[in-house]
Amino acid sequence: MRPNRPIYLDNHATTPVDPRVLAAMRPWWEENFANPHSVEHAMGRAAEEAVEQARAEIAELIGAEAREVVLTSGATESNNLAIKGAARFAVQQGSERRRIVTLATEHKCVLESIRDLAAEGFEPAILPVGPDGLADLDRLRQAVDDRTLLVSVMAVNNEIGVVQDLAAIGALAREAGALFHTDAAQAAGRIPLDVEAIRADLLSLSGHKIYGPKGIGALYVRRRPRVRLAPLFSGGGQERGFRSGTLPAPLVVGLGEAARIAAIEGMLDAGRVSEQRDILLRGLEARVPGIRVNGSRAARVPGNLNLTFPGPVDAQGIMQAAPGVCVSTGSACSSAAVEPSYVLRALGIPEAEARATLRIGIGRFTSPADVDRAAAALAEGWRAASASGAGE
Ligand SMILES: Cc1ncc(COP(=O)(O)O)c(C=O)c1O
Ligand code: FES
Repeated sequence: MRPNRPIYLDNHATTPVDPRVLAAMRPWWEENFANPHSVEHAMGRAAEEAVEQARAEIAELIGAEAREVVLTSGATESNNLAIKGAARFAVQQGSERRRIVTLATEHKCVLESIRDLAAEGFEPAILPVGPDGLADLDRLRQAVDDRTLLVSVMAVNNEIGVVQDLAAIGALAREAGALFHTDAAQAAGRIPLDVEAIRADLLSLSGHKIYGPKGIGALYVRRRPRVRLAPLFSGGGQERGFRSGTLPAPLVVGLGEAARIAAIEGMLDAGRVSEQRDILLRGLEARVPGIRVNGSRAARVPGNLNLTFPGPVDAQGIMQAAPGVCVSTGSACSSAAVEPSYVLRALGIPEAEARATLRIGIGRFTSPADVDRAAAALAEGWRAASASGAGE
């Protein structure tokens, strides 16, 4: 092993592509590059078959039928299509329901989709979470009524890793006659997911969070009872009219292979990953007295740690002092922002503490040596950053 290889502990931002996924994709770049919609010739039909095989693997991972899977460019698009598509279709059908209920800790693409819909006459209800990051089910039950069109609650949070009680939320949405969407980008392959058990009508997935390729994702759209959506794009009407555009066959094949592996090995990974997470945490607790884990410890995805270091200290300073460890202060898309994480603020964490917080994501390819070295390096980084003064 090369001694200076960086230790990658940012598996919530993205995961490496599994070598088996890369191998599965390769022939669809190099040998058969045909358009999977070109069913008039043999190469096109072979590509179409590979796409349909992949669709079946994706469906299998979440307990769905293949024809309920719509392929997209990723979870951002899936979330936009689910939320805007469901809202706009309902209005076209003359529905009076206008309220869309979600949580303050959702991913930006969910929150911004819902905020965008406010301009179209919809009523966002963005509910707070408890100090543990979990939804308050009584509060949710009160907010979801016969005027509610859609409830969108993520399965696993991308910063604090907490797992929401999807079965309870799905049940209360259905009771009120509202649709239930869940952003499962961080959940797939990490916790068991079954669209029947959680009564999801819509569920979003992303390839690059499950050791698959970047730029591909999927949206589960329930058929019984049938859920209908207004498409986001105009075009050739691919994906049963839900999503126009040529399917990128190699990426779809990669997502299928990633889903196949996740269905078989996800729970195996989970055991190993949570053991390594515990070792990392113990190693840090021994070296950094007063370090704190944010978010529920019990309802938490394996591999996630969200840690506030005792201050005054700046998380940026810790990362600079520990350049061999790849971690982050929060979501990749907001890490350039000056503002501290809105997810941590929603948990009631004061700004100074939010600024002293790191997100860690352990993954399938993290080794026991990685976590030992990371604990030592981050503790050393914290000491160095504390000594040089916080926030400078
Ligand atoms: C919870 C969650 N939702 C949505 C996304 C966006 O996914 P994608 O990068 O596939 O658009 C991410 C990843 O950043 C995420 O963590
Ligand atoms: S939260 Fe993952 S990139 Fe934005």
